[in-house]
Amino acid sequence: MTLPATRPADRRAPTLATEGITKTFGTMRALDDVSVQVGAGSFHALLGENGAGKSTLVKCIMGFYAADAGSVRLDGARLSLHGPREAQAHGIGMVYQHFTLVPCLTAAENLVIARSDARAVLNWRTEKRGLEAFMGRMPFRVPLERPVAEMSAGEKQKLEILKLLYLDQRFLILDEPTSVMTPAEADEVLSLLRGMTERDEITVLMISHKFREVKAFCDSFTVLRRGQVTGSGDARTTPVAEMSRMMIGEAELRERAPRRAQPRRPPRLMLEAVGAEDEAGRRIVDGVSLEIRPGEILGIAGVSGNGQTALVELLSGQRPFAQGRLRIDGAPFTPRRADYDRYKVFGLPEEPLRNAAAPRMSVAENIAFRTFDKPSLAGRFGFVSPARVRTQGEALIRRYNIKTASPDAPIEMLSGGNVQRAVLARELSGEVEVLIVANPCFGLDFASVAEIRAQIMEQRNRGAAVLLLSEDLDEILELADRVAVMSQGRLGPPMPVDATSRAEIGRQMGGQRDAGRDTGDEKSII
Ligand SMILES: Nc1ncnc2c1ncn2[C@@H]1O[C@H](COP(=O)(O)OP(=O)(O)OP(=O)(O)O)[C@@H](O)[C@H]1O
Repeated sequence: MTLPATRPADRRAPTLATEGITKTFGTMRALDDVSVQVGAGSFHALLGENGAGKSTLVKCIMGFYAADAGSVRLDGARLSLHGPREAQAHGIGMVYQHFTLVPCLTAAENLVIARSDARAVLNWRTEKRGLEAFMGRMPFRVPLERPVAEMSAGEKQKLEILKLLYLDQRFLILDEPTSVMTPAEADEVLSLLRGMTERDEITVLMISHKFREVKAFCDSFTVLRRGQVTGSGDARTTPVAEMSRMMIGEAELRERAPRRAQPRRPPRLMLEAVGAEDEAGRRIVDGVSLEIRPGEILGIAGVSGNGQTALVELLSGQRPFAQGRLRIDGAPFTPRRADYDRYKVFGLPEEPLRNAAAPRMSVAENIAFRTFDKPSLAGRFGFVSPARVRTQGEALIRRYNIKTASPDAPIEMLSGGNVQRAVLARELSGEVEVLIVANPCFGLDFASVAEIRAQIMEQRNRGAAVLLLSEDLDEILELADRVAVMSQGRLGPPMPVDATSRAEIGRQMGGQRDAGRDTGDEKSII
């Protein structure tokens, strides 16, 4: 695709450098003398395992945090920013892991209100003309008239990036931008951004855990490990093995757990025509039936926003049933704590900090949630024993390699990947008969991904019935015994993974999508 130049000649891609940045939180040194150089027009990857300090570094650049020492230079000039508004004024913008859009407003309205010069009374016709002209110059589009609430996650993420370009930001920081996109969307957006860097229109600093994307789109990289720079170089010529060594040192990677043959037994978890409705009464889960045997992983593939979240909410008791019922080993199962305990049902929902943790409580307390009233953690007179909670916490923190300053630190202080490990430690530490997991490796570094996938496979090999919902097709193909595709709230027929192919699953995902809301006007402007 040939693109018109999008900027006047005086607005060129800047260089950005951090010099000796140090940042501590209490006793935790999150960044230690970190110097990173991002050249003008470069597409630079910031790599590092969970908790390495990547988010802290970009928050120091954006002015969210004041560094204890060190400085940030933009085109050689020292910056002292006190927050994202000031960063924006210097042309530095960031796309976060969470969305910052207003759901009830359209894409166009979101773009206009993001401008600091947006006035209370807008001439909407003039604004629209301006937006159309802007979109005409943009390499990728979103439907501007559609409310954000009705957009797929991938479209929202595209809109977040467009917002930065609309605000004329020239240094873009992207924090794992593709984690909510389909592989095709990710390639589209990254290659178009890459085109803009090659034309010297923008400079990009991207946090990523995906080597494939780094190798395909980035030209340079820096690796952080435990708050220090352990390497940097040319992303196109440095082998992946060399980058991963910089990330995790000489530590051994967890081997992929083998899939052990299981005797064929009667189904353990059964969903019988279950359904759910959204607040407006629309069917978002529509007659889903499935059976999972002990020692089997059933994968549910699909593009996000097709009812997977609501299905998990049904199974975890967070959403009422509009129809259908659940059974475990033939007996009725109601998703509430007593039945979870009785049938040994455990789960790892999406966004565990929001959905499966008490953010202000300590890591040890969060790990103890499932067992706090059990004899093992009860002290005198049946009260919870803080000492036992702490001891159990410490043991699981070691076993699951959770990086935290202390078992007493609030869990919200942990990096995303470590919150995930803590919740998984809690959910997998008991005897598990049924395991329900949704996007378990979202945002995790490759060492943690290997670890967590191995844990899930081990539970299957021990005889648990596992329901795995994932937007990552590679994950499903690696772990699942059978796979079914969810689209518009309905579930397709489960197929043995060995008897299907990525193309076939993709066809079902895409084919069913064609009938839905994610097509057609995706390229329309207003
Ligand atoms: N506000 C905070 N208070 C205390 N500790 C913090 C805070 N923010 C981060 N940390 C700690 O600093 C370290 C670096 O965290 P950071 O979030 O920068 O890592 P990351 O490389 O972005 O990880 P991930 O890939 O999991 O997002 C972690 O050990 C984390 O627990």
